[in-house]
Amino acid sequence: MTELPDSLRPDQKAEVLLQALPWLRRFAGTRVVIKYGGNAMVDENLQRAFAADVLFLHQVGMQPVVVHGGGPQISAMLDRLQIASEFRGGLRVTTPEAMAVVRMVLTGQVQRDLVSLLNVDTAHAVGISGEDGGLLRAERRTAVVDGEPVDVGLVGDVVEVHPSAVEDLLAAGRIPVISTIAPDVTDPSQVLNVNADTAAAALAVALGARKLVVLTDVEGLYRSWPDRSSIVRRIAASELSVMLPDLQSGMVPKMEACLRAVRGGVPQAHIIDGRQPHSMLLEIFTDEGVGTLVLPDWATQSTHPEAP
Ligand SMILES: Nc1ncnc2c1ncn2[C@@H]1O[C@H](COP(=O)(O)OP(=O)(O)O)[C@@H](O)[C@H]1O
Ligand SMILES: CC(=O)N[C@@H](CCC(=O)OP(=O)(O)O)C(=O)O
Repeated sequence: MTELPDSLRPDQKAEVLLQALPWLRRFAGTRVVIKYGGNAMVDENLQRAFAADVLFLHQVGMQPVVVHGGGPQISAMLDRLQIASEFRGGLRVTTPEAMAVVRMVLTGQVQRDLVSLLNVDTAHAVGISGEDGGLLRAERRTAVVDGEPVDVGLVGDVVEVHPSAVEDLLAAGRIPVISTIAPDVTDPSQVLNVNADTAAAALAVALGARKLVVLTDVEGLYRSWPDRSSIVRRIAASELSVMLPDLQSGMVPKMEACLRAVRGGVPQAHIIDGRQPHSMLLEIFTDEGVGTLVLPDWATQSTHPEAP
């Protein structure tokens, strides 16, 4: 456990706790879907801080659901096996040979590591894949590059979520940890590679989540990437949909996911910096929040009774 720095006076330490109280009350009993990106997993101390945050949410009565990525880990394994891979429009071009590696790395490696990390001091975390209990069904999709559709092979978009397996785990007080492989809706013997941001959004909608929180390796969405002064703190869905065609690489599926979540009824979607230890706690339990907050259009009218 990290101690609060001595530079904080006792009243400041108390202030930290007091500021959290209304948020603890507001979010008790609610679901939060947390997308943990492969780029945010690279450092062991950060991984431990992430696990501590998830367990904190669980301990204070929230229902965290972790959806993990693993793009860099898949790329490393493909390199070791000397299988070429490339991304188009933020999506991996997935051959049948690459698909076997994606499935092995996501469900067999990244998910196992995450579940064992969460279960070092407790026994709450249970790993499942989109293949388990009929959780996800996907259909083949293309990427969009310069406005044109591009074939990316065995890549899917989620078209069905049957959340009963996750609901059962939540009802038993578990923390589901989900890898995003999904059977093809037209031929369930064929599995598809689903971008983890995309799957997290579909799950957040189906589970009635109060928030979708996406941890990545930048501070948030930049209006004119890579100009660091152009960070977007808060954006309405309609404004984001106008920006989408101009976004690049990994931000495309990420912001599409935030849009899909808020348009599907999730009240808030956040992009936060997974390189900053405990960014999730800061986002959820402090008045300022961190990163980029995406809101449905109605919630940006501060007069709306349910506006955050
Ligand atoms: N407008 C933008 N704002 C922020 N990041 C951007 C933007 N456009 C492209 N990026 C890139 O998107 C990356 C995040 O996507 P990705 O690498 O897929 O992350 P993750 O593994 O967390 O899913 C950033 O590291 C950055 O290089
Ligand atoms: C279709 C597609 O691109 N799938 C991703 C799945 C993993 C993922 O999304 O990982 P991150 O969240 O770490 O980027 C991939 O193969 O890399």
